[in-house]
Amino acid sequence: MTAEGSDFVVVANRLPVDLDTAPDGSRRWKRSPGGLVTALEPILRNNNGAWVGWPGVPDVEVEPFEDDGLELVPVPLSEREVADYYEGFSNATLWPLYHDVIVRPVYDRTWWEAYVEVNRRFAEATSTAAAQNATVWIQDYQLQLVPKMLRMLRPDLTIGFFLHIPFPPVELFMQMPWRTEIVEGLLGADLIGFHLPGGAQNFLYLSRRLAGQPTSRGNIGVRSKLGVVQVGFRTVRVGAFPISIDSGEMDEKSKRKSIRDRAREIRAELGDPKVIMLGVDRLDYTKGIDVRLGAFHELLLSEKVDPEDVVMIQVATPSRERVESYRHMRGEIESKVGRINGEFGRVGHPVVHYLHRPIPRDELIAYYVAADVMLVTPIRDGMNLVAKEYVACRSDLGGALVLSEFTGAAAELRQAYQCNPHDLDNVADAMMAAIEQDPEDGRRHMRAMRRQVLAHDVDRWARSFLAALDRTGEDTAPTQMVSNREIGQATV
Ligand SMILES: O=P(O)(O)OC[C@H]1O[C@H](O[C@H]2O[C@H](CO)[C@@H](O)[C@H](O)[C@H]2O)[C@H](O)[C@@H](O)[C@@H]1O
Ligand SMILES: Nc1ccn([C@@H]2O[C@H](COP(=O)(O)OP(=O)(O)O)[C@@H](O)[C@H]2O)c(=O)n1
Repeated sequence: MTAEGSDFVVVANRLPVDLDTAPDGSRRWKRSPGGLVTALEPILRNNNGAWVGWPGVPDVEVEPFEDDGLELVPVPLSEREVADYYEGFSNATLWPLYHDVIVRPVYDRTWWEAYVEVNRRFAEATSTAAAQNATVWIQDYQLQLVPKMLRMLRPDLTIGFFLHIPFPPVELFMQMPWRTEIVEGLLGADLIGFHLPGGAQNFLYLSRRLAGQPTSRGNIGVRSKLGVVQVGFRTVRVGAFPISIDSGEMDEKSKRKSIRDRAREIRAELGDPKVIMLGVDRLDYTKGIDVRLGAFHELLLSEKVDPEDVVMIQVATPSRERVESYRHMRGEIESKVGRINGEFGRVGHPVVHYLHRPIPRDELIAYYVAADVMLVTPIRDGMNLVAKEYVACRSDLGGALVLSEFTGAAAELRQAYQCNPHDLDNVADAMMAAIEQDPEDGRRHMRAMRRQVLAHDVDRWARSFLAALDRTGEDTAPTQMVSNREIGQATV
């Protein structure tokens, strides 16, 4: 970053590194968990950009610093703000509301006030970090008020916003006491991106309904046919840009001898089972870890699978551990693992291997290479990068993917064994179909999915979003606009 600021700034709740405290009290930066960081970090490093975000621990004041060509601008949060803005409003209000109300969202005025205050702080830090006429790309549900706040501070900036989680159906969004403020906050951006056209379409409707702005007619496409909201003289565009992974890198790494050897070793360590099933998730109630355990349990009970032949590994990275619903779910999952092992394991031979900790990247890739069946069964998930990573790691065309219909990835990975996570029989059937797949069919499915994932990588995602953002100001207003007056005031 120069004294005048950076020309390209990403703003996200988290920096791409967390400040970690070792048992001896020393501190070091460590990579943050989650798909967002995995997706964006390489793009910024290659563009000498700045990243504005929270260092991941409360009450630390760190000056901006440079890390391998990337300017990191920490936004400090107090203990209270972590509780109210991050654990509270972001992860106990917005997260469940946007994920189909799987658990009941809590609407708390104090949390909302903290959300407004922290969003303001992010907007101010970004305003300082950005050069004149810079491009700013704001990420995710924690920062939905930043676009409007930043526009008021810096009208010269080009502002993009991307939502990494689903945008909910109108009927659910209308629960939110501060629904109009959120829609108006987002409308401060020039371009608002969602993973799927459905989310973009929901937002368009709400812009008309809650912000009273005219919007375009017609369906939104994938990376095409953007929607438009006319906010006074400004044109805000709305589109679908499904995120992806660095598929080339995953593909290359998974072919390395060291990884292949480690994959063989993992199988041997498990006692050379016929089938290894794998789940890899943050420990989150949206991910349907309980669903796949339940379906596996039923298959064992009905003797459709033999515990001597089939083992399951579940990697569950700790996440949001102070939020009550997460604590509760951890207890339930761990008791389910214990129950299955109690009923079907033997000494030295558990049926479910459960790891509640982060694992190194290369080890994770070796797990993907070793797994015969990958289990991705969320109740709702914006995209799910794990599904794409598994596919990218299977250059041998081996393996099978069981994939919930309720993930963003399901729209692209059509050849997976798709299932409805609300229907346990259907999940169990999909698991059985994957376990018993004909090898030639499996290779055909994997080849088709790999074509999709390798052609649509994270770089293409970022380029398509940024190219659309770059077209801000071009006269793209469609002739066909619709206003609230024309549609009437629909009821929820
Ligand atoms: O920062 P945390 O609270 O620890 O959570 C980690 C991240 O989780 C979410 O990831 C989402 O983004 C992925 C990439 O677009 C997508 O594949 C996935 O479906 C989403 O759940 C969250 O959106 C991030 O903000 C968090 O950092
Ligand atoms: N133990 C783990 C588990 C997941 N991950 C990564 O975390 C990311 C999870 O992204 P995702 O889109 O599936 O889900 P979220 O956690 O972002 O909701 C993937 O890139 C995984 O490879 C990891 O690095 N280590």
